[in-house]
Order: sequence, then C-alpha cells, then structure tokens
Amino acid sequence: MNELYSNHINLNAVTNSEFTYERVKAIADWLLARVDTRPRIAIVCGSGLGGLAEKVQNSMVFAYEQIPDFPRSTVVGHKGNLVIGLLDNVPVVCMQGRFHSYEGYSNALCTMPMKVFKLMGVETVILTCAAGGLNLSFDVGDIMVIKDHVAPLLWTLQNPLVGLNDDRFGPRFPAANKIYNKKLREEFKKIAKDKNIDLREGVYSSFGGPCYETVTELRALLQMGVDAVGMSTANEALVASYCGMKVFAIALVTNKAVIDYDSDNHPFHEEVIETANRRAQVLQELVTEFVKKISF
Ligand SMILES: O=P(O)(O)O[C@H]1O[C@H](CO)[C@@H](O)[C@H]1O
Ligand code: HPA
Repeated sequence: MNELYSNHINLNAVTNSEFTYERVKAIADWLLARVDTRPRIAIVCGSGLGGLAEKVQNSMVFAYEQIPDFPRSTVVGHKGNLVIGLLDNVPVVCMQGRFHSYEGYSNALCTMPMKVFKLMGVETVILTCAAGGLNLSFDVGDIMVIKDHVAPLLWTLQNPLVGLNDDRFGPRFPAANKIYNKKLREEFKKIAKDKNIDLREGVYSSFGGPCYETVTELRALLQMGVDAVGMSTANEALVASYCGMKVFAIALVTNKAVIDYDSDNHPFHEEVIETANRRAQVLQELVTEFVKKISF
C-alpha cells in the first residue's frame, strides 16, 4: 500500500492488502505440508460447539498460536485450534473456535481463514453458531438451518470484502442472494427427518457485538423477517461464497431473544454455552452424517 495513503484506509482494506493471495497461500501450504489428508470440507464450530472437533480422528491439532499469521481466539467456548483429520472417514478441517469482530479484529481478518480453506482445496464450508431465538415459535435448543442473512455491518465499510480485490479469491462484485446452498439445505433436512429430529429453517442476523441487542433492535429485526440473531457467521458465509465454496450454516437457538421492554430476563453467555453443551451431541450426530453424505 502506498505510504501516503496508509493512514487513510479502512481497516478491512488494510487487512486485505496485507493478507495477499501469496500470504494466505503460505498459510495454506504451511498446513498442507504438515498433514497427509486433503480436506474438501471445512467446519467452523460456534460457541460451545467445539466438541465436534474432538470427534475428528487421526487428527493433527494446530493451536492458532502455532499457525503463522493466524489470529488468536479470545472468547470462552472457543478453544482456538485448527483440527485436521477424519470425521467418520471423511477428511475435514475444523475450526475449534472462530474470530469475531468484537474481539477487535477487522471482519476481513475474522474471515481470512475462509480464504485459507479455499487455497487448501476446500469445496464446502459448514458453519455452526449459537444464536438467540427471535421467531416466537422457536424454543431454546432448536436447530435452525440458515437460508439467508441480514447483517447490517456488511452494508457498511465493515464488509470484509472492502479493499483492493484479488480476482484469484473471488469477484469484485459477488452476488449475495444465494449464499446458503439450497441442495445442501435439502440434504441436511432429509437427514434430520430420517433421524426424527425437528429442524427449523430461517433467517439469521448478526450485529458486531459484544453487547446483546436492545429490545427495539430485536423488534426491528423481527419485522424484517429475522428468526435468530448472533454476532458471527454472516461474514464468514459471505467470504466463503465469494471464494466460490459451497456454504451450509446452522444456528443453535441457545436462548430466547428478549423482545418485551419490561422483561426481567436477559441473555448471558453462560446460558449460551450451557445450551450448546446440552445440544452438542445431536448437532454432532447431524453434522457427521451430513459430512458423510456430501462427501460422495
Ligand atoms: O456465533 P458464535 O461464535 O457461535 O457465538 C455467539 O455466542 C456469543 C454470545 O453469547 C457470541 O460470540 C455470538 O456470536
Ligand atoms: O441472543 C443473542 N444475541 C446475539 N448473539 C447471540 N449468541 C447467542 N445468543 C445470542
């Protein structure tokens, strides 16, 4: 970046100019040089959902600190390991912990691992997250397949694609109307049906956090057709799709969003983790079966 401009450039643009194709490729190559498997599926574990990574066999576990130029996880419930191995014999790479913009990272940095996955040869990204249930018919513990998102930060210069574009990652003006692959959603729903597990499907929304939402913000989202709300995932889904990978995402409803001005209830992270722990096994079962199905 030209020195003259360097103090006048948006944070995402700075990240994108520093994490060049070559630099991201160096991270991908560093990882590939250390494992025998060649994963075509990547999984991101949301808050409290990292147990899935422990199901990966013959695994190589890389603490984020070990990986050159990788950010660090700072949130409870996000261990901070990249796990590469076999999930029921299917080669996968699994993020046991993700990055959020409220940790102080630019959205471009939060989503940089999607580019690493792309350059490792990954074709499908599975995103999981914890979210507050906004749809009045949702219960705590419900699993929602994400069919679309509303992410106000991505309307602004906090969009992770802001900055010089490198066409080797993806196009300057990517479409965002079919980020969440329909076939994969149908496949996942079929698996849940066969297992008699109730599923929801809906729209996910995320703000930047770290505070949970105000009552009025939640009511506005409800009016817009949002079903569940979190602080992640939409940015990763956008970048994974921009990079040409197929995207599938699920949100676990870990708490009810509070839309009553005078309610005494409020969301808290311990409840989020507790619900995630309680539902982790069902989620793991579904995702494992799904990975097997889509690997053919
Ligand atoms: O989206 P994940 O990482 O699952 O976590 C969700 O849970 C945390 C809040 O409790 C926030 O980080 C929110 O984004
Ligand atoms: O209610 C919530 N709001 C935002 N993020 C969340 N992550 C889990 N629950 C929530």
